[in-house]
Amino acid sequence: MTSAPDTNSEPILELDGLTKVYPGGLTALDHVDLSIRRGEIFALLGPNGAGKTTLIGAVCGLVRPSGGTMRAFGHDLSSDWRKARSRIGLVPQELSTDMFETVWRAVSYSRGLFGLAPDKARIEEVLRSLSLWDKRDEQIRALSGGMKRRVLIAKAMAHEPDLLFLDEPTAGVDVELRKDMWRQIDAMRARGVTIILTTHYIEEAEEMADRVGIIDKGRLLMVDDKDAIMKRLGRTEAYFTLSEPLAEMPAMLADYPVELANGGRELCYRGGDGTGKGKEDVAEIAKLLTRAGIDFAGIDVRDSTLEDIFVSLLENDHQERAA
Ligand SMILES: Nc1ncnc2c1ncn2[C@@H]1O[C@H](COP(=O)(O)OP(=O)(O)OP(=O)(O)O)[C@@H](O)[C@H]1O
Repeated sequence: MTSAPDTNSEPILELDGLTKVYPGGLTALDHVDLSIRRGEIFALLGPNGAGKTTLIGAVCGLVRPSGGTMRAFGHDLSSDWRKARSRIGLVPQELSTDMFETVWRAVSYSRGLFGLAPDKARIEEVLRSLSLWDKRDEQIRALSGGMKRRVLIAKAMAHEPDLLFLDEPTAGVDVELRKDMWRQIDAMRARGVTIILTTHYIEEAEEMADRVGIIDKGRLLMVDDKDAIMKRLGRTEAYFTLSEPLAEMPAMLADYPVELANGGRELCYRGGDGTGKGKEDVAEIAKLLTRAGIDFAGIDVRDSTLEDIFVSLLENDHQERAA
């Protein structure tokens, strides 16, 4: 991936206590504080209905917040929205208009919407970068789903935003196209665009993001550098397949987070903290077993993924709320 974001510069977007209660009483955003750094790719992860689209809508002027403040590029978005708006792009989840337009006209029009002068060379560059150049004269309705998504990205890129929201950019696209989209997103970041993307795909956050925010039921549960999350919450699991079943846990392993399973045929380790300690423990346990003459046919080791972390964070949050 490309160079790291500039963590010293002032935030490009700052949300402070952002709250949205929809008519009817549903709290979709609950005092969200978030600061986005210039040049980063920030992934907002959350299950259905977590509030991701509402957050994007609030920043893009589509949803009226019930409370809190939002600042982008140093402008207050409630009072000074127009000044910041032209620098913010949005790729929504679905294409709602333009179906009878040609690709070229739809993308050019999008540039005009933001008050920018026509620039054929820029439109050509955007279309070429998204492999849409050959389709420029086709009506959007005639394109495949994946190509329609590219048109959405082209429309957002046509007005050269500094901050780009991608609302589930790869939902429902095949693996090949998803990887291609990731390359496009990375290329945008390389041009200096700050990107906030929402996704259900943990793999996407793991692959793309510098930082990850986990949101559920309108509350931002955690925001951190992706690597720091993995380190802080990462776990190692190891399964030793024993050649002979053990009736009880050997005393020498008393200090390790281990248990016997499968009628004593398997010794399971669950521990570590993502800093490599888990792997060290596993190597030490292997040595201790060998020294004690306890044979094992194999060890299956796996480190937790962002997905495991995400699932356990949501479980904890639901338990806390139920308590
Ligand atoms: N216009 C609306 N009126 C009332 N409730 C709404 C409205 N829009 C969204 N909601 C509710 O607000 C909550 C958050 O919705 P939102 O679309 O922001 O979630 P999301 O995280 O984007 O979900 P998804 O991943 O399914 O797109 C949901 O419970 C949703 O039903």
